Amino acid sequence: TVNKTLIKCREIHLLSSFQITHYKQYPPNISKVYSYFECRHKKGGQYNEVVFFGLQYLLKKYLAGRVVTEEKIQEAKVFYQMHFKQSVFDEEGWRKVLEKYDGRLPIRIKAVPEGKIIPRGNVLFTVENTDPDFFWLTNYIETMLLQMWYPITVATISREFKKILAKHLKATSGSLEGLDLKLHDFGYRGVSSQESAALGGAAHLVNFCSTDTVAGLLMAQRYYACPMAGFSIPAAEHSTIISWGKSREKDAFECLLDQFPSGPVAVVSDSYDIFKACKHIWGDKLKERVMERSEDSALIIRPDSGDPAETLIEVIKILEECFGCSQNSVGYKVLPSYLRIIQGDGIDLNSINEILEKLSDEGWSAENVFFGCGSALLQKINRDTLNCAFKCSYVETNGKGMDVYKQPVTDPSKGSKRGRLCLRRNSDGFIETVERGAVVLLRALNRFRERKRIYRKQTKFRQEQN
Ligand SMILES: O=C1OCCC/C1=C\Nc1ccccc1
Repeated sequence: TVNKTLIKCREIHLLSSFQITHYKQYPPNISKVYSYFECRHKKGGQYNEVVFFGLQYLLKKYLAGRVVTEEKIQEAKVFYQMHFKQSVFDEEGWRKVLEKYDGRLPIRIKAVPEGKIIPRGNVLFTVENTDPDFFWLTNYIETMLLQMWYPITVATISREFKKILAKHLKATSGSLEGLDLKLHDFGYRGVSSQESAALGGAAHLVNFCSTDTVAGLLMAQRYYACPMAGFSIPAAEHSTIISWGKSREKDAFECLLDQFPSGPVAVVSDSYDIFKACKHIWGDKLKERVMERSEDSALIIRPDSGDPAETLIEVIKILEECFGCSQNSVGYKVLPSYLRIIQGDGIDLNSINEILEKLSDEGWSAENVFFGCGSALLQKINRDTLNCAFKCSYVETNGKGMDVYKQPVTDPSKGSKRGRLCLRRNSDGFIETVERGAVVLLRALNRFRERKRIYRKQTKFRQEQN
């Protein structure tokens, strides 16, 4: 089913215009361009580990299969004649892909497994042409492959949230139970496109299984063969509360309880006054209705305005007055199991830590709260957040290999790796990148050692025989 639903892309030229002209700029008799993708290391930067995610989607959607057709070549030829006002488009080059490979791209991409956590500054994938005629193809797909910055960055940010939540949940409850439901993706409406929602939404689901970004679930289903990668619950929005009118907020709340008697239900309660809503509606008029709900059918109250930490503390104190609380095994206070809070406003990596610090300072366990995160998770990021770069590190010209690199005197941190690259775990167990094709030497050395070992064994065996 995965293949049937894979929607092929129409264009072959998903690139920046100048790349069209690059085939004319490489040295004569070049036969291979070998490039790599990394999240460049930044001294004292944040996020010293990245989560690799998204490549399967981009490959299946844009690069796999017969992506070149005569029609697309004709279209591109006309398009670039108009765009450059001269004929620079490599019609012959593309026709050769069509004739020699039936439109499939002669490219080899080696990558780390998706979901893997890699320290910054390591090679994450390499790209090279497998046929000397198509040296220009490697960097032709650079632009599209560099867009890997987005799913990688979302998956990495989402994991940073998970580290913070794990720290506080462990410290204030003694367990990590329920961690993967603690951060809910609220970001669908705040991203720039359906595709970003799909990629970013799926990237969050690498770390959590709590989302409202349906596009991400579909991505996981269609490109990662995951039938249901995340969950949600019935929840109110302001329109379903205020449509009852200001004088009937209690009726609006009661409707949620009536309509969703079993399973958790989340009710945004700040339309007029979150504190009065908690004290006089949830804690008084509807108190019995709330208390009769079971642990797996909790009412989840959602504040949605004000300073997140201050509002949360004041709300949880009101709920303690009305419903009481208990102490957990590590001495932190927990609201009754039928009552929880979700904070979906103003959440980012800084505020979530601040909120959880303040809650634990006041003796409250992180078990009491869930978080929703929107643009800080899916949108408030860019390619520089993790310094994602795609650079050429090795070429073959006149049949000879050469390590290449950039080393700008004006910014050494923009220096690139050189030679063919290999990611490995060193003898101390740390992941590292072996540069300059040294891995080729390592392999030759290991092969030599292996042959020597076998030779010794055979000799010993023959001696024993005689
Ligand atoms: O309150 C909730 O409880 C948990 C389920 C989701 C939920 C709210 N969702 C949402 C989505 C997009 C923007 C804002 C909220």
